[in-house]
Amino acid sequence: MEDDSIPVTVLSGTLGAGKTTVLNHMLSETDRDLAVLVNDMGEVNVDADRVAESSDIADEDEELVELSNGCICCELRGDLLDAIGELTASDRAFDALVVESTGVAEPLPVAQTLTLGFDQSDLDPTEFYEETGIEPLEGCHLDTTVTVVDAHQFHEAMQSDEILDDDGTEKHLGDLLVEQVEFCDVLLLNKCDLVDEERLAKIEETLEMLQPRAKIVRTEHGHVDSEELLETDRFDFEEASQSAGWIRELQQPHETAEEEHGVTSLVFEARRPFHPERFADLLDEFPDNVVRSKGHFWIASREDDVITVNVAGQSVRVAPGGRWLDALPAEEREQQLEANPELEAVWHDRWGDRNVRLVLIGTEMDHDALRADLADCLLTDAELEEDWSTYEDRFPTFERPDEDDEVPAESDGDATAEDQQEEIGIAD
Ligand SMILES: Nc1nc2c(ncn2[C@@H]2O[C@H](COP(=O)(O)OP(=O)(O)OP(=O)(O)O)[C@@H](O)[C@H]2O)c(=O)[nH]1
Repeated sequence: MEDDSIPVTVLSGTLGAGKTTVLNHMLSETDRDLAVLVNDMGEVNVDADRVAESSDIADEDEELVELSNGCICCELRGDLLDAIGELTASDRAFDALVVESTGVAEPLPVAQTLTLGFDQSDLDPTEFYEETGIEPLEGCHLDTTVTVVDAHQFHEAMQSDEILDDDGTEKHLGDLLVEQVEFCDVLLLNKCDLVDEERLAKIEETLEMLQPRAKIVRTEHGHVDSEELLETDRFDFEEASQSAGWIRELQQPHETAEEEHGVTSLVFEARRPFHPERFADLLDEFPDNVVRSKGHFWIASREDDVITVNVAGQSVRVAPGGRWLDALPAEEREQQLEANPELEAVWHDRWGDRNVRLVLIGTEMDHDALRADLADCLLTDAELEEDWSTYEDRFPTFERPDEDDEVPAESDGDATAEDQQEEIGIAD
């Protein structure tokens, strides 16, 4: 990184978590000259006088940039880069930039925009530049992503049915909270004044399990040492994308020891399919103490398809995960096996690579009971010999590539797995 490249800190966090409070505290406390870019759907509460005081920029209108007609994780991605480009292109003297996202913004697309937009990424930028018409910026880099968590509302938010609208995209509050926690470098556990020590320790344990890489800092009224958030050099796109706790648990399956406050994870694996009705029933009634689950599964009614599951709080979503290699034309299967020789070792004589693999993270989970509930959803020995096509399958139907198109569904350009991700209230 060039020495004079300006470090950018992005603040995320659900509505009312305390982002603005943190930002105002930073402005009053830091010796650095900060520029601030606020993406707010409503009124901007950042104290413009404080921005002016903390910055050498003469015109206070210009060091506090507001983007208020949309969200920087969606349609304002280009505006975000334009605004930063204008700030950095001028002679204004500031040595760090703080971007405050809206309470509904997902940090990953914001970080992706900034990383690609700052021309510092190993990611393939072609599609991004074509789609946005954006020229990469020089002179700044994404340095730290921060998620502010409201300790007082944490458990309620995880259990909440509340649906948020982010420019037409609906999201569960718990789902958004998990995304914000799973993608960040620093977690500010704010509003600690409203929560007792026992509860704080439990929330911290949950946050550590969801996001082992982030530094957790407890705060009251946003009082944090700004140096924890500015020019920390903590951000790394690949690391941040791979740092969620569920990824670690799936990669190194192990039963976690009971933590002091009951936060544990378990990995469930099987080499036979779920019965589509029984597994749909279980997802309908998924236990509340499972705060996070990810993985893939095989259902008896769909021989060819991998389906992925994504549970965050009260949100349960399924999406297409491509095809089992065993269901691919022979030539392509051989190519894939050559490229992934480790699959040979787990190849099943009858089922090929078909399998079930789920990670569950939660508080006070009864592992034996959960394993038994999941095992009850698998086909019995007798059912394995039945005609599976007669089973009722309430899972969503996913668009598939043409039969002679040999590309797995998950990499199909017309219907990506993400586009097809469906929230399931299967019983409805
Ligand atoms: N008790 C308590 N209240 C806090 C704390 N931090 C912030 N608040 C209050 O919580 C409310 C929301 O804080 P903001 O800083 O506006 O939260 P925000 O995340 O910027 O909110 P949005 O911009 O609406 O997403 C305000 O009334 C703050 O005064 C804290 O640590 N303890």
